[in-house]
Amino acid sequence: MLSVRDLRASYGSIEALQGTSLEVREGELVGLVGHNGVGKSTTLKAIAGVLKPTGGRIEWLGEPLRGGAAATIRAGIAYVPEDRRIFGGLSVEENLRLGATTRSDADGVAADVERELERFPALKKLYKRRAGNLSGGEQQMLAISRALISRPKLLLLDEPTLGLAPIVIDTLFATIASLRDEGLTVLLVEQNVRKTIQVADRAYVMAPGGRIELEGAARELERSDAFRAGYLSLAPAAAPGQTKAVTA
Ligand SMILES: Nc1ncnc2c1ncn2[C@@H]1O[C@H](COP(=O)(O)OP(=O)(O)OP(=O)(O)O)[C@@H](O)[C@H]1O
Repeated sequence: MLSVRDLRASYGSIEALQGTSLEVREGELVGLVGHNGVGKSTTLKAIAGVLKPTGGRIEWLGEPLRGGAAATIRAGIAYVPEDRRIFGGLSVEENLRLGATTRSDADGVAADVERELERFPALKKLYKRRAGNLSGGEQQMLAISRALISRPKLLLLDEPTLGLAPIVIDTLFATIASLRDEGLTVLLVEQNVRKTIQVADRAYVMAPGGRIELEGAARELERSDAFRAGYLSLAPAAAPGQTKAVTA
C-alpha cells in the first residue's frame, strides 16, 4: 500500500535520512521505533508531504506520492504530528469539523463527528469547550479524531502517547489497536517500544541516519535477542528447554 525506498531528507546540511526503506501493507498496524534523533519523525514528515525528500521514492497505492501536505490528505493519508496542531482558540467541535475540509463530500460529516465522540467519550463532554483548555491526553484524542474525520486509508501517528499519564497511554494504545481491527492501516512512531510491539503487526527499528536496523513481525522481534537487549532493556530470551538462572 505504502512503499518507501531509499528515502533521503535533510535539514540544511544535516542529512537526517540517508536511505530509509519500509513498507506498509493494507490493514496493518506497523510500528516504527528507535532511539531519539534517528529520523522517525522525519520519515513521517516526508510521507505526509510536509518535508520534501532530497532523494528516493515514496509510492502510495502503486503511484509516486507527491504534491505536498494537502495532496497527501486528499490521497487518503492523514498525519497527526508530535505537536498535535490543535487550534487552541477554537472549540472541540470546530477542530473536529476542520478534519473534513479536504473532503469533497459534505454528507456524512455529522455522522463521522458523532462516531468520533462515541470513540472518545471524554470529547463528548468537552464538545463546546475551547480546545486550548484541554489536557494533553484530550488534545491527542482530538487530534486523532480530527484526522479520522478526513476518512483516511492510512493514519500516520507521531508519538501519540508522549508525556501522557499511564491510564491515557493505555486508552490510546487500545484505540490504535481497535482502529486497525476496524480495517484502518496505521504507521505508528513511538518511544514506548514495549507497548508498540504488543499492539503492532510488524515493526521497524531505525538506527541513526534513518537506516533500518531490524524489522519483522512484532511477535518475532519481541523474542529476538538483539531487539530485547537493545530496545526492551531485557536479557536475551532463554532458549527452549533452557532454564534461566535466577539470582536473588
Ligand atoms: N527542524 C530541524 N532542523 C534541524 N535538524 C533537525 C530538525 N528536525 C530534526 N532534526 C535532526 O534530524 C535528525 C532526525 O530527527 P527526527 O526528529 O526525525 O528523529 P526522531 O527519531 O523522530 O527523534 P525523537 O524520537 O527524538 O523525536 C536529528 O539529528 C535531529 O536533530
